[in-house]
Amino acid sequence: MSAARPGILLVLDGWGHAEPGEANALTAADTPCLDRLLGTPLAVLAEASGTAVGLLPGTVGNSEIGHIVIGAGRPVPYDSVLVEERISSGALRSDETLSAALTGAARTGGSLHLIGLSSDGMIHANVHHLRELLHIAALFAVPEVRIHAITDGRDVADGTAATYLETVEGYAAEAGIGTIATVTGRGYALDKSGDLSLTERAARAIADGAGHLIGEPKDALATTGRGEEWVEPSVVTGGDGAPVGPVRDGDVVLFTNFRSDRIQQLADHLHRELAARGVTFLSLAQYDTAAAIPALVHRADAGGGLAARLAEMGLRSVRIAEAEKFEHVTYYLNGREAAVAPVEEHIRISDATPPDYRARPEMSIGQVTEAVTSAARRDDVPLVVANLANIDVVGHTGDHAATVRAAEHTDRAVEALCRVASETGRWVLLVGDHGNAEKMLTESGGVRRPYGGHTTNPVPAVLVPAEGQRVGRPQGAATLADIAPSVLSLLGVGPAPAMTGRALW
Ligand SMILES: O=C(O)[C@H](O)COP(=O)(O)O
Ligand SMILES: [Mn+2]
Ligand SMILES: [Mn+2]
Repeated sequence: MSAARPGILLVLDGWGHAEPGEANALTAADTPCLDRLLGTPLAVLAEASGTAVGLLPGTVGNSEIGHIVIGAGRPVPYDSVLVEERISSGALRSDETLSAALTGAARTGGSLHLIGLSSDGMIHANVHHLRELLHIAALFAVPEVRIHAITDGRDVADGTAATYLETVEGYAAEAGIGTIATVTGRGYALDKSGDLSLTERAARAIADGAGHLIGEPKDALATTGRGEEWVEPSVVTGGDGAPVGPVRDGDVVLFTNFRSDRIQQLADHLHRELAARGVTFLSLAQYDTAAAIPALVHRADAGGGLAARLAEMGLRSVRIAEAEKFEHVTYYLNGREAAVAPVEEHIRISDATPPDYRARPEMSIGQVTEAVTSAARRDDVPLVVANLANIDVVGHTGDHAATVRAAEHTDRAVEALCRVASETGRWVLLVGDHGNAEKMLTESGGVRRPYGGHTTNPVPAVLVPAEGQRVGRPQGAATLADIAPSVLSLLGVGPAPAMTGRALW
């Protein structure tokens, strides 16, 4: 075990590794500090996608599973995998909660409404899950299935929504049931900034059939001036001009996203309005909604990790992030545990100005740096954990030039924080949670498109030891599961029993 010192864990969100090239915004950026750190023998590449972290093979990493595994010190089967298992084993077909809801709909003549992201980005949803749900609805002889498609353009390349709508229509034709009733961009339906006016527009289209009226689902895509994330809430009408599928009393609503964070605002909104009208609510995976919505697939335990060990040892930690990533350095890093241990302090940096991250790639990194600096100067805080969000959040815009600037702001912040660490006798451990900005272009069918999504690339992990701190060089293959044991070891503490990762330095 290395000589114990206090430290700073910096998660550089979306900091993936790839060779330099036209698509790579990180290697195009002027980042002297990060370049120098990555050139030291204490740098390593860690797996952050696929089975190494608890995802299906070849699946891109994401912020939730990334921070869960960084905290847990072991791969944790992610919700997407658990859903997949329930589908491939056939178990979803005999799920009691689903059976009861669908039997009820068949008896009363109610409709089933499937609401979810229509893409296979594998971060929030997999459109292929709809295929099984439509087959199950057919098995139960549900009279009608109304599909409320949410267009993506963020986890997958912009310009692909038409293909996904066709996929959905293909599944419906195959199952002999299901009609697309509404088409809405994820900017509205999956807002998590708390802007209820966006959620309200999505809810009006889905619940009441009120919105931009269209004859065919694809007509909605004509409203994509700002990209497919922002397709106007659009309502498909039938031959009589009336909406084909508003929610009626006694219907069943099933949310098909497997990830909660972006669908829960809409789920709570619709539940508040419709539950009193006898509408039954279900979600494919477990959500963090205020409303108790029964889930068809439950979560894996992600506890017993870094936070539990710090609490057990009475070691104080301060967690710092901008609003976009606040839950990640708290709730997810703590194994999806909402209760805050007395040895933890949480600092959420928020900014009231409306976010246009292309124009403001620095985001609030100055405030994050100040907060980390103040925490690092305290003698009662052995561990400061912060998320630097810029590379990922700006990377999601798909804007290469802005992402280059985001990386440059991150580099300056890391440089400043390494100085603070050296003044305060701390080590700094930097790690990405998944790739993003190292791949800003994608190609399919011979067409190259800007790409703001995540990747399967490994992420850098590098230790800057405290002055005089003796550490070894990392050996062998590394994954995100090795970060918690490493942090504990650098603090002079052994790993938690549930951890399967190992200390890298
Ligand atoms: O919700 C989002 O912003 C993206 O779909 C995924 O990004 P995240 O996993 O970094 O939150
Ligand atoms: Mn992330
Ligand atoms: Mn992201």
